[in-house]
Amino acid sequence: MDEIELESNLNGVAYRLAERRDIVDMLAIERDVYEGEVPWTFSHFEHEIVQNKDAFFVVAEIDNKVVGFIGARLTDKGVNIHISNLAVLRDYQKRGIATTLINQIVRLMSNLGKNQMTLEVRRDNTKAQGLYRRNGFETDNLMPNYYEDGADAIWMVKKLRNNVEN
Ligand SMILES: CC(=O)SCCNC(=O)CCNC(=O)[C@H](O)C(C)(C)COP(=O)(O)OP(=O)(O)OC[C@H]1O[C@@H](n2cnc3c(N)ncnc32)[C@H](O)[C@@H]1OP(=O)(O)O
Repeated sequence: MDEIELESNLNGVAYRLAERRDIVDMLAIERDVYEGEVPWTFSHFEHEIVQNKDAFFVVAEIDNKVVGFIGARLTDKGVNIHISNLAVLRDYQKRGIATTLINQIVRLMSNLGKNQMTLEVRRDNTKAQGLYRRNGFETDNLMPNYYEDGADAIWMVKKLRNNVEN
C-alpha cells in the first residue's frame, strides 16, 4: 500500500513500515512468544511485506531493535482491513506497544475511509482477546476447528469511524 503515514516515534518507541530485512527479527519474535503453535514462516512474511500490494506490516523498534510488529491486509475489495498478525517480544510486553500498534492501524485506516477492522484469535488466547476488547473489538463469531491443531478461533470486528478529510 502506498498511502501509509505513521506516527514515527512515541514514548521512545519508533514505528515504521516493515521491510524484507526485518523478517529475520520478526521470526525471532514469533519463536519467542508462541509455544506449540505453528508460527508464520519466512515466506508468509515475505508475501505480505514484499509481494502482496494490499498488505503491509508495521514494526516497533527500540534502539534499532525490532521488538514487535503488526500485520494488516485489505479485504472485501479494499473496504475493510484484516489484522493478520500481532506480536511483541516477551521482554517488551505490558508497555503499551501492542496497543500503539493497533491504534496506528486504526488511525491510518479511519483516515483512508475503511469501514471495519477484523481479525481472528485463538479461543484460548484470552490475553490477546482482552487487548482487542479494550481497543474496541467485539466478538462476532466462533470458528470451530479453525487452526491446524484443531483449536477454535474467535472472529472479532471493530467498526471504524470514517475520518476521510475532503
Ligand atoms: C490477530 C492475531 O495475531 S491474534 C494473536 C495475538 N498475538 C499473540 O497472542 C502473541 C503473543 N502475545 C504477545 O505478543 C503480546 O502479549 C500481545 C501482542 C498480545 C500484547 O502485547 P503488549 O505489547 O504486551 O500489549 P500492551 O502492552 O498494549 O497491553 C498488554 C497489557 O499491558 C498493560 N499495559 C500497557 N501499558 C502499560 C504500562 N505502561 N505499564 C503497565 N501495564 C501496561 C495493558 O493494560 C494490558 O493489560 P492486561 O495484561 O491486563 O491485558
